[in-house]
Amino acid sequence: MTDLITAAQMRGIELAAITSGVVTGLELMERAGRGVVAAIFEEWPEFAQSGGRAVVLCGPGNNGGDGFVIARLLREWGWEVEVCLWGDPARLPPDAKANYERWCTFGAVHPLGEPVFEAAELVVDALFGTGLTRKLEGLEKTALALKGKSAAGFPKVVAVDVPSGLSADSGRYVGETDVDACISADLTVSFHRAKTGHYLADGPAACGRLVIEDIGLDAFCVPEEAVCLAGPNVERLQKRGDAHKFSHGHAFVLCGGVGHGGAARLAARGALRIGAGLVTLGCPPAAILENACQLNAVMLARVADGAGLTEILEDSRINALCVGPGLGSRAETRGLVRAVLLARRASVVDADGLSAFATAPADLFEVLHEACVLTPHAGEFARLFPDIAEHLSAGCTKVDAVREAAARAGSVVLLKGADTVIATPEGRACINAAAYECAAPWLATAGAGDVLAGFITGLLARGFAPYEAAQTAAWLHVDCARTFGAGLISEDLPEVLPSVLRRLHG
Ligand SMILES: NC(=O)C1=CN([C@@H]2O[C@H](COP(=O)(O)OP(=O)(O)OC[C@H]3O[C@@H](n4cnc5c(N)ncnc54)[C@H](O)[C@@H]3O)[C@@H](O)[C@H]2O)[C@@H](O)CC1
Ligand SMILES: [K+]
Repeated sequence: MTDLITAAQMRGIELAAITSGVVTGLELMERAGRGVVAAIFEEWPEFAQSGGRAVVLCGPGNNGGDGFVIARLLREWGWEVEVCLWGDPARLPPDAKANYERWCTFGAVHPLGEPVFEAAELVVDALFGTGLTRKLEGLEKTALALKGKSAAGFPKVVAVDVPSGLSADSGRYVGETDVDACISADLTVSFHRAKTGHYLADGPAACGRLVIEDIGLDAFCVPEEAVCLAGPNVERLQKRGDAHKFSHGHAFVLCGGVGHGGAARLAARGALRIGAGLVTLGCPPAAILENACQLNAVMLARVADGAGLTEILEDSRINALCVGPGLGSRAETRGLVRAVLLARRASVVDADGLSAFATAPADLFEVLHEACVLTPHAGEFARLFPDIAEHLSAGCTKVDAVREAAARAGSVVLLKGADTVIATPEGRACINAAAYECAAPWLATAGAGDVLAGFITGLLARGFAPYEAAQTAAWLHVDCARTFGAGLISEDLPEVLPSVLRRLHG
């Protein structure tokens, strides 16, 4: 599983390496610069053969130091290189200053903003990296100059560590920096491990492509509280040859009233396809006929109200519940959610099941327990956790926000998005990023969230722990969308799952 770290964790790892005496800061900077040049040539092999003209923009910290190394190495490869510096060379930190002075023996350093090559093939953004702490001002001119690409797509823009202006932690532009004034890269080259900001919020769009270069820090371990990229538990997804339907659990999905059953039917279909042994849809008596007309393998049960549900749940074989998709804002909704949660089974609370508590979130938290998964989208999240949503808008990372929400709820929380974040009350967290080579733009379609809720419920029925179920389901959900591709609608997601599972199981 790929670990992601924060800027502070990266500084800790770097410091541990330097104080151990195995490597100097100067050597790490050299490796970083070398890594960037190698990644550039890997991305555009023609650059290694022909040389060209490059502009390297260096900032006032060690990110700028990497820039001076890159300038020197490109020059060694026969490139004509112009270097610009933002700030006062006398105030550069020691390693950056050493590389600045080394570069000065080869060429000039222009103040940023001075005219440089009109037609460069390559621009290296080494202005700010993990040390950016406040809103960037004055970058506008530089960034705007970079926006004008030729018809052939030049100059290619390479960001060192992170595109300047973007927070390496939150993936958002620091201090409400004007997005249009920031640098968007074609390629971002970072070091040791990807940072959370490369995968959250605006990170993927700003980074272009992301390459992580090894700079020899593997002996200095990743901190325990590192976040990882979500991945499926492939082994647990397999079904044993001697199993029968009851060994894969019984999922129960609650359904809305007449004419509102689509969402719950999608969830039920998802739960069945992902391998729950049995799936039952519980609907109000008036909606039985509608649902009976549309379901075959999914069974049906009448659920008039919370009391009726409690009675059904006396059957202890029902081991996973899904409440919320299409449930509507009926007066009984809260009662149904309470009945589900008081049954103390593994449960997914989604959509209307969450919104029903918008005016009294504490009533929901009171009955939630550790076998639950909440699956809000951003709006539902803000209704349940208004103060945490405010922190999020103020620049807190989505990972920290979801961790805080999970701790408050005492349940796993999955906050949806192209950068879905899943966290446990104890602080484990992962990001399921539909970004870079895993981008899934067709997943933004009505009902996709209902299928996700169903996938999680099905895995809970199969005995997956809540965090593992959420992570595996979120990953499969994106992979189904990518496998289907253009034209995807929600109904396709469960239907494409078998081919995804077959591929996973090789
Ligand atoms: N951590 C590591 O292990 C390594 C770090 N390296 C490089 O070092 C970078 C981090 O270096 P630094 O910590 O010096 O940070 P940066 O180089 O990102 O920037 C820090 C400087 O920018 C100033 N600054 C911050 N926000 C500003 C703003 N809005 N406007 C104007 N000035 C602002 C700070 O006062 C400081 O002078 C990494 O991104 C990476 O490129 C590499 O050399 C290799 C190893
Ligand atoms: K940068």
